[in-house]
Amino acid sequence: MFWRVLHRWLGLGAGAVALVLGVTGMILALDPIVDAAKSVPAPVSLPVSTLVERVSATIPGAEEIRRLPAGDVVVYGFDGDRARAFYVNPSDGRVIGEYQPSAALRWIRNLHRSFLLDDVGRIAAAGIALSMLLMSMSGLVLLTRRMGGWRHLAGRVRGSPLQRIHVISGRILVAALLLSSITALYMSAATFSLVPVERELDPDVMSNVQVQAELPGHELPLLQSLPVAELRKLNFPYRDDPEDTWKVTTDRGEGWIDRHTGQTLAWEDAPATQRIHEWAVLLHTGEGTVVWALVLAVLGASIPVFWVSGLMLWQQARRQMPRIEDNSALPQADVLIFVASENGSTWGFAQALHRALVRNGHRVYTSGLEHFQAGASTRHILVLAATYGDGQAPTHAARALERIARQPAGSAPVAVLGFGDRQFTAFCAFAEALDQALRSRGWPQLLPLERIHQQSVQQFMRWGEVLGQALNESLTLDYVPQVPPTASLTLVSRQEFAGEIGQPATILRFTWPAQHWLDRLRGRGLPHFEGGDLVGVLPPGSSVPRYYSLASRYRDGFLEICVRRLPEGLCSTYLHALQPGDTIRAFIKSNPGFALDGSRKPVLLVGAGTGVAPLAGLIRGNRKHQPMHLYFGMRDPARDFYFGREIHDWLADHRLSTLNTAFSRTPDGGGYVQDALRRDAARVRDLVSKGAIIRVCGSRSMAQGVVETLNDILRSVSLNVQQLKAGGRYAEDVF
Ligand SMILES: Cc1cc2nc3c(=O)[nH]c(=O)nc-3n(C[C@H](O)[C@H](O)[C@H](O)COP(=O)(O)O)c2cc1C
Repeated sequence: MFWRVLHRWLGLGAGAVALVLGVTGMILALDPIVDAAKSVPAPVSLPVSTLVERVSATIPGAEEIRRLPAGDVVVYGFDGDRARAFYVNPSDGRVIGEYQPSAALRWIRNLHRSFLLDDVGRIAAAGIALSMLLMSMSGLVLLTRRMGGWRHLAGRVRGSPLQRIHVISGRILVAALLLSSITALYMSAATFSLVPVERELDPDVMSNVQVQAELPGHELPLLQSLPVAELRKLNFPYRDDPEDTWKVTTDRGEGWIDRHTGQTLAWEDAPATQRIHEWAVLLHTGEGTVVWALVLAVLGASIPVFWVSGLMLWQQARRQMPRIEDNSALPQADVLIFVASENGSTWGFAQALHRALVRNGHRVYTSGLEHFQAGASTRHILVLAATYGDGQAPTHAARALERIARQPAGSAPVAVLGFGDRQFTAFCAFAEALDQALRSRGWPQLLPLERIHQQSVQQFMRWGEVLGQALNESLTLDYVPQVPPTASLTLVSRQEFAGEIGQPATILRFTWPAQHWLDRLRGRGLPHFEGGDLVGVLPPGSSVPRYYSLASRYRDGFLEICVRRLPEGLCSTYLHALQPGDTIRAFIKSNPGFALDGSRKPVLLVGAGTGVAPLAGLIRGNRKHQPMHLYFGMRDPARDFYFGREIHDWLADHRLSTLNTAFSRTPDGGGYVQDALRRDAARVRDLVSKGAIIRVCGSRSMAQGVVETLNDILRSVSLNVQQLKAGGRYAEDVF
């Protein structure tokens, strides 16, 4: 507990510092943009000599001319004995106004560089830059794990708008931290002379005092050949020192000019170390390049966005996490339940289990898996664990396996219940790893590992019965899925199909009311969805949602599903009775394993019956004309050619490359979709060998048939569906 609290406060402290650096950095990055907008730059080819002539006429006491990164010309000089600086219009040498860097900006710059603490602050800032570098590197590793590997790091982000904002700003943040921390470290090292920047000594030169007359600035050959665009600084010679020289600093180096003869006495090219330092400053501050300054402003803005969205997500997750009532203290509890969950649904199952056990008279302690341990009174331990990434643990339980490995085994038997999704190759892999770790450590097993697919309530109930038998009691789990906030959808049109005998089908198209972006951000409206995601529909009088695959994307402006009316189907009967103008309550459930990764690889889509709906969603969204080949099995084109009209339109506009159909109930119809694949074996093999991605949707038996057919087809090229799944190239949506 102590370490957790310490970590949280340290994290918040570091976050607050990063927030200060991000916000001040963003303001500082905007400064060059504002400067560039206001600046009166010199004409590109104006020679420095002409500028000197104009300035000498308007400001007789001029001592130094500087060209600021934004292109403005500033002249420093004495007015009587008062040092002053003026903006000068290079076209005529006239004074535009006094040059006074903003005090507020200076304060912000000091806050950003040294927390207003001079050298101590600068050392602290260097330390923070170092820790930011480490944070960005570890952040990159965490982000990679969360996204399921390097391959997916830049992939499309899914989830609610807030989740997407958080992940996208996190990506930008990692890039921002890497860049600004490396450049800041270099600049700190230069400040403390740990790396050389400038030449140590100026050359020992002086003007020739033998020559009496003094050349005016505009007659000096070096200045005549130098355009103002290359000038950084020009120092006039001291009036009272005849040996003093002109000194000119340009992008390329520094030169010293005799004030009497006009001869260039010495020229020193800028050392490489100075150029590196200038690059570091440019990359860090954006000074002088408007585009880069804009990029830096966006990078800086990512810090507050990441922070605030993270905070809002944390609040949302806390609100969604069910309260565990009657939670006994660990030492007194006879049953312990440990939970590993990323998005909270596993906690809902744990809550139902907890309630049922308490009803049966047990004293139950439920907690996160990171607290795994047994107490003095423990008789049974139940572990409910979801899997994420590519077979990884949910974030809070990332170290659970290590914890189990460190503890001696107890005598209480343990049962592990995995939650996952068969679309992932590593189906319930974390639960498997837990079960394995517990057994190899020597914990007795209460029940063999059970894996629950897509939060199936039926599977959970069945597991509850088996658990009851193991505990020798009757256990009834009354689990009601926690339904996310629903949105109202209005039916706008329907397309009827005869479908199977007695099971007509309809394609329903809904719209949603205009949504305020703030509501969407708070997760109140209908979230963003892609073809292949699911919509959960709540029929009146039922708290259990039914899921339908989506045949459209949020960006299409409508939500479309294909519904077959099942004989006793509560929800399908309800949906079939809807008329245009009627509304339903619904929510979106993302289906990340089914989405395409945005590559240009060819796609094989295999579907049967209403299973074509999510495939239609993928084709509809194929604006980039990725090669897509559809194998569509149906009974009879006169009855169930769902999306037939649209499919032909998509072929015409090349969203769909080819269509292969199989009709199982018409004479010479070509049989099932597997038969269509077999007839096309050579092409299928060729496409898969070229890296094609495969998506299959339909009944379980059809999906099984497709697996067997593809395995036969691919045998000669030593490939199989299992390998394709492992490579993330094969996914099913099965009902
Ligand atoms: C981004 C993401 C990655 C997932 N990765 C896997 C996986 O590798 N293996 C698996 O079996 N399930 C995977 N799932 C499915 C979840 O484990 C499953 O939906 C689980 O019920 C979620 O539980 P929770 O809401 O408690 O976090 C993934 C889900 C998401 C959203």
